Amino acid sequence: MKTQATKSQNQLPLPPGNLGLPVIGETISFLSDPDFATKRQKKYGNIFKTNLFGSPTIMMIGAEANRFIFSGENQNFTIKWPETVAVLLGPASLSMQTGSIHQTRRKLLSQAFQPRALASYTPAMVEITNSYLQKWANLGQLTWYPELRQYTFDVACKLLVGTDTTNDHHFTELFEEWSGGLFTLSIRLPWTKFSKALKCREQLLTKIEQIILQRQKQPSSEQDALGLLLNAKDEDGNSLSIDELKDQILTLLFAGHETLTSALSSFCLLLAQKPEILAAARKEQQQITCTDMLTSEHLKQMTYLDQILKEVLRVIPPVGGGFREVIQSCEFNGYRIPQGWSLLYQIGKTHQDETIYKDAQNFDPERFDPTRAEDKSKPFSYVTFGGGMRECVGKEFAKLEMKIFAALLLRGYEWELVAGQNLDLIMIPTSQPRDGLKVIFGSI
Ligand code: HEM
Repeated sequence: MKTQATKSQNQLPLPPGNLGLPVIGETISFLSDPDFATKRQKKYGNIFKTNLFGSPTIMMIGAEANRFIFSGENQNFTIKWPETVAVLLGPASLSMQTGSIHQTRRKLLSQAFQPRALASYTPAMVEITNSYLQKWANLGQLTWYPELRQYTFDVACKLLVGTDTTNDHHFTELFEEWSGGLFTLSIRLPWTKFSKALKCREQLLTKIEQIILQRQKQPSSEQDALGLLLNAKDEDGNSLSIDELKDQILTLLFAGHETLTSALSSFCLLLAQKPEILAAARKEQQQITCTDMLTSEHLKQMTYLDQILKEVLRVIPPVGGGFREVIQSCEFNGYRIPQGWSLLYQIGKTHQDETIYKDAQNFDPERFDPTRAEDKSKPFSYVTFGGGMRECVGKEFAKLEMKIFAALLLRGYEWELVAGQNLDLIMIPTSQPRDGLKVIFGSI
């Protein structure tokens, strides 16, 4: 039966598209052209072939393609990031692990993002957020993106590994240069972004090792991500190796701040451009009395804010898509998906599907009102956090931090975009405004 299926699959055509130049394929256009997928979707439809980072790759767009990929995990597909990403994250990162090790580590780390853990993070998130908002109000005018990066990094360090990095700008700068090498060509010459990022990885691992040793010397009762990893035992009953601990923490600190910086800056940008939505968001805040500290109970009442945040992540998803490798040939919509090729599912383009989202280009939080709930019309049409067994493990942490930030910002501050800046988005590794989002900022 299986041979027959394979035979008939072999007769199917490959998806349309262009493999580009030898070796580098279409990688340069992919990295430099924000409309790479749009142009090819127009020409070829929702599935097309290309060649990225040295691998023939099939790009797939839409809810059905997402369902096909997420449900075939470990059977037809496995995780495979471009080589530069894989090397910089490290082999023992959750994002790189597969099979049963991936499952056990994921289960372990998920504990750091359970509702009880999240509730315990709220007071510290509120405190750090308030202190940054106050700092920005004192500055009056600022380039927000780098400030947001320092803020999200402080939150991640404090809550995931129990370390205070308030004045450690070097740590964030290392991460910034490291992430600049993530989606590049794997060329190890001293001046390439990849080589520079590799050097940063070494320095980051040294810093992370110090954090781990410090915690081992002074154990704390904290059940944060580091605490969970330190107490965990592997399949043979041994503690996790120091190399694994370092890779896991590097991934969490990276994923825990880079994506959030992008999400928060998109929120600030889109609300500054939509005064009527900003006004409605403030109105909701005014209706929620909060004399003391913001708590989970207050946050639950902010349902319009939930819709806004969801819409921000639909319109400008921080992560563009996810890579897989085909481990068993299969078929999709009449096309052959050959073993050994890469697959790339597309988040941003899925969110522009006009059959799901009315006026998809338009920023419209009402589309997530329970009476419309456009994303519910088809599973996997909203995939900001991916899906299936590799869905973002930090999703609830991200949503909580976004909500606390947005609520406190709306309640006490106003901001205005500085004229004349370039607001075009750089899309890789995460979406961000080209000039870093310059704003005039103050208390209300
Ligand atoms: C708005 C913020 C965030 C967005 C948009 C986002 C998006 C994503 C996406 C799309 C994936 C799946 C990639 C794939 O299919 O291969 C993913 C995976 C992951 N995310 Fe997030 N993420 C966010 C925040 C976070 C946070 C705060 C953390 C940790 C504190 C985190 C940790 C991870 C990890 C470890 C994985 C890999 C999971 C696995 O392979 O099992 N993310 N994220």
